[in-house]
Amino acid sequence: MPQPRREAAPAKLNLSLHVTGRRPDGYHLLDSLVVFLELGDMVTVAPGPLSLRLTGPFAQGLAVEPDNLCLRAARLAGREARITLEKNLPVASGIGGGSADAAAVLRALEARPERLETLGADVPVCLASRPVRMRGLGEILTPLPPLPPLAVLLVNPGCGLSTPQVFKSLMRRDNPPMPDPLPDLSDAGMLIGFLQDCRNDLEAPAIALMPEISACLAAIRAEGAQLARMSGSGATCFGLFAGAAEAEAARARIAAANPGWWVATSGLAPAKL
Ligand SMILES: C[C@@](CO)(OP(=O)(O)O)[C@H](O)COP(=O)(O)OP(=O)(O)OC[C@H]1O[C@@H](n2ccc(N)nc2=O)[C@H](O)[C@@H]1O
Ligand SMILES: Nc1ncnc2c1ncn2[C@@H]1O[C@H](COP(=O)(O)OP(=O)(O)O)[C@@H](O)[C@H]1O
Repeated sequence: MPQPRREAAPAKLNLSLHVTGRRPDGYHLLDSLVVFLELGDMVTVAPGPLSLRLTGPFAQGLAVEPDNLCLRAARLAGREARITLEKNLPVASGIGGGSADAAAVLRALEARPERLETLGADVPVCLASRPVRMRGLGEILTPLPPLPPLAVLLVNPGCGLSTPQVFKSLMRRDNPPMPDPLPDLSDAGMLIGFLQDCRNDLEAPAIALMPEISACLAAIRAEGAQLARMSGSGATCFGLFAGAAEAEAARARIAAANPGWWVATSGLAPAKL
């Protein structure tokens, strides 16, 4: 690695998240449509001894040592590097943050260590960073045929939510999976129609822990979103809109009415593989 290398860490979005079972070790079986956004963190990796510098609007929400996922990823790969993380995404927010950062470090280092999943169940999907159906604990990845362009609005109530706590609060753990095979999702109408029949099974337990999530979903629905749902274990919610202009108008109104919320718009990231 003679030159510093910049690598995007796109935000992950669970368009659906079905929890279909629970293993004896407490981990849950998932069935999720996962896409990645243009919006995300940015990782820069340069030659030198292992270190991490944090910049960006959410840097203050993160401790550098000893457990930042950027450092853990480099250590797992057995590599030294001077890493800079521009933290643009809220921390512990259901859109992949730390897992996306770890995956970006591994891509920048061109390293694919074994036991990737020890960094986090979401790291394999974030390494792929393309639309997939994700099953198992997160390690069974089936690439999806190209999806239509999406205009996404993200709304976060401004506080983090612990992933283990949300899973712990889940009442029912054996919910139905998505159909197999999936229907044709290549057209926006068909994709949204299909997603309306899907769920995020973590939404109810997350709302029970953090009622502000309901307010985020209500604000997105009030703006006329075609679909409003929570991503991952929350608390970030998303809306799908007919186009970027509609999503941007909704962003501006929601942000003006809710100064403590993080509100952003994005399209899908270009496919990497
Ligand atoms: C829920 C999801 C859906 O994409 O997203 P996020 O909310 O994190 O974005 C992921 O499965 C989260 O992945 P990740 O955040 O990497 O999880 P990990 O660090 O491995 O696990 C955190 C905790 O979540 C629970 N967990 C995670 C994954 C899984 N399949 N079953 C679980 O029960 C476990 O309690 C675990 O201790
Ligand atoms: N680079 C990182 N970015 C975000 N969170 C990190 C990072 N490294 C470690 N963490 C820790 O991981 C936890 C959850 O992070 P995150 O992956 O953002 O959650 P989620 O996947 O729900 O968005 C936080 O408590 C945070 O302190």
